Amino acid sequence: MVTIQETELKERGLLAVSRAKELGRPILISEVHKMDTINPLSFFNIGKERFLGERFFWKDPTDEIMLIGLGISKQIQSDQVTDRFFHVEEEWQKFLLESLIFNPYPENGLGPVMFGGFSFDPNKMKTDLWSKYSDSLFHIPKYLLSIIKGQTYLTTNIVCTPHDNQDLFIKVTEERKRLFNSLDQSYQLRTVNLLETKEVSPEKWKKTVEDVVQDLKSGPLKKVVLARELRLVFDAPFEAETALFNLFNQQHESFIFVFESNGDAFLGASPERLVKKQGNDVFSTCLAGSIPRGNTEEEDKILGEQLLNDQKNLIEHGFVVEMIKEALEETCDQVILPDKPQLMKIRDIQHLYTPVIGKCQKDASILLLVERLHPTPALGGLPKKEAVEKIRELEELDRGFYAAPLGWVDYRGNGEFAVSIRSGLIQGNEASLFAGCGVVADSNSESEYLETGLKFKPMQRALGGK
Ligand SMILES: C=C(O[C@H]1C=CC=C(C(=O)O)[C@@H]1O)C(=O)O
Ligand SMILES: [Mg+2]
Repeated sequence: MVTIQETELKERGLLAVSRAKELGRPILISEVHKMDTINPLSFFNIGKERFLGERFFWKDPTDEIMLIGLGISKQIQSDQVTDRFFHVEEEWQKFLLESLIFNPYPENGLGPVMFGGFSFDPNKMKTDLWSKYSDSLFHIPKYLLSIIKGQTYLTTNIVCTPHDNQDLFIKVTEERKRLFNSLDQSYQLRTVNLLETKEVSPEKWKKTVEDVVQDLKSGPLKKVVLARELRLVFDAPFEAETALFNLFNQQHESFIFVFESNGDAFLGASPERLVKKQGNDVFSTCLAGSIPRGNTEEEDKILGEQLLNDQKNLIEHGFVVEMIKEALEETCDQVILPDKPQLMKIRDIQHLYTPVIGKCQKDASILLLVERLHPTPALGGLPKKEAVEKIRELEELDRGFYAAPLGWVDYRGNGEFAVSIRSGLIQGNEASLFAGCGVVADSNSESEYLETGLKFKPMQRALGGK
């Protein structure tokens, strides 16, 4: 049973309205309640009727934090190219200014939280594929379910204007009641059939890899990550709930995310953290270098050993370590990392993995860290600027939000961003899936092609393919 003291919101609401009147502008009121356990997928699903296209879902690999947002109380969006991270930070701080926050709990991910992300490269010409996503796009939800270390909380965010009165809060409490009443209804996932899987220009893609290898051999470029696309066609609209249910059950050891915008849904299961910030503690991940999983335990171990000792993959990985270490040293007093990579094994693939931790300076916001880090050479290349230019020039794909920072920030400045790989964009009856690989001077186009094939698998499986 879920009980929320409703007179409370009405009383607090009137306080907020009088503050809005005083200031002559809208202000946010946010309140947090502790709840009994709620299934995160059910909460996402009940938003379907009222909040379709305005939902998000986030889960980290360890299940420490799950965030499910319904509705939009405020949107921060822009196609601005210069200072886009700073611009979002500024709007976020402006939105929080003078807000009334009723949150007695110390946990991260409660109260006002913005969720969203950035496109990979705002200088790349946008195609229709990503028309529903601005280059910077964040949502502060109306209702946020936060499951933090197994405890469940609900945040209600309301933006009230000087013209509002008690009616607004009566409406919200009724809407909230209706939402929770529908939680008990069982939810049927719709079955949809995959009609066709189209590979977008695989031969041309391999040729581009070969051309880039030639470039890399003559320098100064050291690494360029090249991505390709699969286009799936279904016999009916593929619902985000079904894809989420599958990802949640099939790829539980990854970050699971869904970010809806205007009817489209960007979602995926990424193994790669870009950055997490908790107070002054900063965590990042170097993930690059790949090999398949074995069919038996023995074969899997042999493949893992092979990866740990493979020169091409160690070089590919080393560039990422070098850059992340440097980027964090600009904002952190201490940066600690092991001197050798270890293995990260996920369902379809194993990677070279180096965790990095640091203590950042007081004034470093998580978005500043994102700016310094994005794109790491696991997604862009090295040197950063030249590699991104190469991708802009040669890649036929509109990456949109693929391979870019996606995550959340709370009002206390804590948050986490993953790199949105192993992902796809669902648009009604169709979906685009994306996968890329680190091309270095030693790369072979056929093996890079096969490696991207492995990286499509989690999304293909979640969407009912192989
Ligand atoms: C760019 C992707 O993966 C990156 C992350 C891990 C391993 C990678 C690799 O070995 O090439 C990639 O750098 C992707 O999955 O689309
Ligand atoms: Mg690779």
